Amino acid sequence: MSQTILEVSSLTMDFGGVRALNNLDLDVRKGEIVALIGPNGAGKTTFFNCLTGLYVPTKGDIFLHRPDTGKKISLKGLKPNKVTEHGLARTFQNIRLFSMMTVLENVMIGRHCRTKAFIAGALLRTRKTREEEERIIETSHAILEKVGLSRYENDFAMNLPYGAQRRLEIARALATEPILLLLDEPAAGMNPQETIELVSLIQEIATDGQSILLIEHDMKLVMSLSDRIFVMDYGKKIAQGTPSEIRSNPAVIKAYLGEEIDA
Ligand SMILES: Nc1ncnc2c1ncn2[C@@H]1O[C@H](COP(=O)(O)OP(=O)(O)OP(=O)(O)O)[C@@H](O)[C@H]1O
Repeated sequence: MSQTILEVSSLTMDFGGVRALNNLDLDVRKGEIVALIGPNGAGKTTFFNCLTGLYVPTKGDIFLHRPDTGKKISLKGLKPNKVTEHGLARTFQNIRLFSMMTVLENVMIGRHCRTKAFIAGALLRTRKTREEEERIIETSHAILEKVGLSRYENDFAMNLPYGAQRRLEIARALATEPILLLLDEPAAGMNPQETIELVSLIQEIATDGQSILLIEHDMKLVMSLSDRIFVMDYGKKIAQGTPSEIRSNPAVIKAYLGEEIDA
């Protein structure tokens, strides 16, 4: 079995009297595509927000095991930029791009967290800074090519078709070289053709060994992409397993009233 890279235990998040996450355990292994599903309000986005430093969980632990250094890093309570530096990158349910910047610039921004260009160097335009900038541009071109957005490189992000904006968010997250890529409802608002293209993009990214944790309501997508699925309801984990195990799990069928898991 491959190595665990994300280990979450007993994660709990209270908002006043609302317990949005209740003792949640979850793990992701290297190279896996794992889906987190559950009815509206189950706590999925809250879970992502705890992982990425937007919320500080009330209780529990979040550890990232870095396969390159062998280090175990506690992410709990770290600021979002630190979490990204350690190797977690995400996209959002509602697209958050720099709309007045070009497609290429949006990816370059993601890239900057992996480079050493200091402000003084940037101001003085030293040779080292210029070389680094060229490397950033080169890598950003390659990432855009991978996600099929090369032809839009010089367009403003806001002028992209909807499906392409979602791909750009993925490109920007990939630019940070994540150990784990978090996708929050990547297919939301997409038409069937865009969804098909998204599935092949995610598969392609995973083929390169990228570990992915995704939240998604589109059960067809979840069942066809995932190695394992975690199911939440009212902040609690109610099931985990392979797509076929989840499809026939009585607690899951009950939570979904038997409808949406027919995919
Ligand atoms: N900042 C907040 N303050 C107070 N309550 C919150 C906050 N964020 C989430 N909640 C509550 O926590 C619960 C879980 O919400 P969350 O958005 O995480 O669910 P979800 O599974 O992502 O839902 P959806 O599928 O609709 O996006 C809900 O009851 C929600 O109202």
